[in-house]
Amino acid sequence: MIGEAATDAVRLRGVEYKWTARDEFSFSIDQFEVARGERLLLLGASGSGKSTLLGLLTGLVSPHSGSLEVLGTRLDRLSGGARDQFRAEHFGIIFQMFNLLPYGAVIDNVMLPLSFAPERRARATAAGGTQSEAWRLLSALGLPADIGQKKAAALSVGQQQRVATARALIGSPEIVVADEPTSALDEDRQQDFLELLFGQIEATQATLIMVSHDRRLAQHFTRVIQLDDILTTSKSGARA
Ligand SMILES: Nc1ncnc2c1ncn2[C@@H]1O[C@H](COP(=O)(O)OP(=O)(O)OP(=O)(O)O)[C@@H](O)[C@H]1O
Repeated sequence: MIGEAATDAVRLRGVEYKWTARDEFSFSIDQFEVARGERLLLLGASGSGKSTLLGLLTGLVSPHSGSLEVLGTRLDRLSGGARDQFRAEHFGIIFQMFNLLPYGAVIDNVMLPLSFAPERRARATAAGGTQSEAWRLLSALGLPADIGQKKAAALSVGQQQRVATARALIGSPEIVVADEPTSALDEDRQQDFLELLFGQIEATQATLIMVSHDRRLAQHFTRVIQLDDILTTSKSGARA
C-alpha cells in the first residue's frame, strides 16, 4: 500500500449511520482517523454511541453513506460475509460482557478466533504453536497455569476479562478494540489489567482503540477523544 491512507489503521469520511429499530438513534462523522500503533481512548457517556461506533469500525454494521477504510480496505464496499472474515483476521475484540463460550474450556475460548482467521493462525503457529501461544498469553496476563481446562463460566469476572483479552490478542491482530473492558473492576485491578494489556499491545505494535465513560483512564493513552467532538448525533423526536 502506498500513500497517506496506508499509514492509517482507520479512516472515516462523511460516515452516516442510523438505528431504526428502537429509538432512531443516528450519527454522522465528518472526518476521523486512527494512526497505526496509536493507543486511542474514546470517551463518551452511556448511550452516546460508543458501541455503535465500534460496531462500524469492526464491520458489524455498515454505514449508510460515506467511506470507512480499515488498514487500506474499504469496509463499506464489502459484503457482510467479507466483513466478518475481515473482522476475524484483523481485529481482536474485547467485548463489554466478554462474550466467552461459558461451557467451553478456557484454552478453547482463547484459540477460537484462529478457526476463522488463517493469517492469525499462521502467526500463532510460527510463534511456537497455537496451544502454546494460548498458554503463553494466559500466563502473560497473570492467569494461573491450571486455568486452561476450566470452563469459562467457572471463572471470576477479572479472570474472564483476562481470558477475553488473551482471545483478542492471539495471532497478533493489527487492531485491538476494547469496549469498556475495565468497567467491572476496582481501581487497583483496572491499573493491573491496563499494564498487562499495554505490555502485550506494545509487543505486537498493535493499534488499540478503547471506549469508556471513565476519564480517569486517559493518562494511559497516547490520544484521548471526546466522542462528542467527532460525532453529530440525534435521537427520535430530535432528528437531524
Ligand atoms: N441494536 C440496536 N438497535 C437499535 N438501536 C440501538 C441498537 N444498539 C444501540 N442502539 C441505540 O443507539 C444509541 C447508542 O447506543 P450505544 O450502545 O452505541 O451507546 P454506548 O455509548 O455504547 O452506551 P453504553 O455506554 O451504555 O454501552 C442508543 O440510543 C441505543 O438505544
